[in-house]
Amino acid sequence: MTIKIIQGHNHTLGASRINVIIDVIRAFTVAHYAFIKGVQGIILAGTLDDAFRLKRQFPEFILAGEIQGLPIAGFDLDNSPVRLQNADLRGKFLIQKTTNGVKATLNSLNADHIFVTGFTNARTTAEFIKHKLLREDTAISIHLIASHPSGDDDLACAQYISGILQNSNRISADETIERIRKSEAAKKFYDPAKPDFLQEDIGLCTRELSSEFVMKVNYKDELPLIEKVQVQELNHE
Ligand SMILES: O=C(O)[C@H](CS(=O)(=O)O)OP(=O)(O)O
Ligand SMILES: [Mg+2]
Repeated sequence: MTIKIIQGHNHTLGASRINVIIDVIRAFTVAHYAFIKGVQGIILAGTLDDAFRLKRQFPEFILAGEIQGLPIAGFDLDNSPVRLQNADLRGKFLIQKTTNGVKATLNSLNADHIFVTGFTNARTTAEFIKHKLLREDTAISIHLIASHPSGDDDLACAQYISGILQNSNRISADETIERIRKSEAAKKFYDPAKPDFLQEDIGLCTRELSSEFVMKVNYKDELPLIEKVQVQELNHE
């Protein structure tokens, strides 16, 4: 097994068997809570124009995301996992447009298996890869893509996942949480001069949840779509 950690969202990667794109603050934490709240799928939009074009094509889909962390005029949801809790998302599809996580994913589609995760689902995702995919192929290549170009939140989570994959416990969950809280990306959430950023978001981003699914990127009508896949189902792929 070869594990390579890449930081940023503008990369060009060679082919690999597995890509895991990590966005703790906040895109894939939002995605995880959205699936828990009953979302059916999340289509990824690389630009604002793409997002609005998709909305015209699928008017019933929900626009979610941010620019510079802030809500986007004309969008239904921003990028806050706390504010997401008030939305009724059962059976719905989201169109997600964010700065780091979504962009990094759209630049990481050259793999047989593509997963996205925040910290909330990191252990489930890593355990799934270890027990279901590594078992079949020991010479496997894995890219762990920490989507924030410089923040330590996604990098810490990538190292946490890497440790689980290699049974090394290189970094504990508590250390990972500590690094997420102290990361550059988290700073504005603790700044009283920036009330748009809720400190409680970081609370939700640093909670390990025991969900029985991973978030896997597939395609819907040639559009990259994150789907919730029960851990047992992937066993049969
Ligand atoms: O909204 C977020 O948390 C970030 C934007 S920024 O880095 O805080 O400006 O987007 P994401 O794609 O979720 O990292
Ligand atoms: Mg981020």
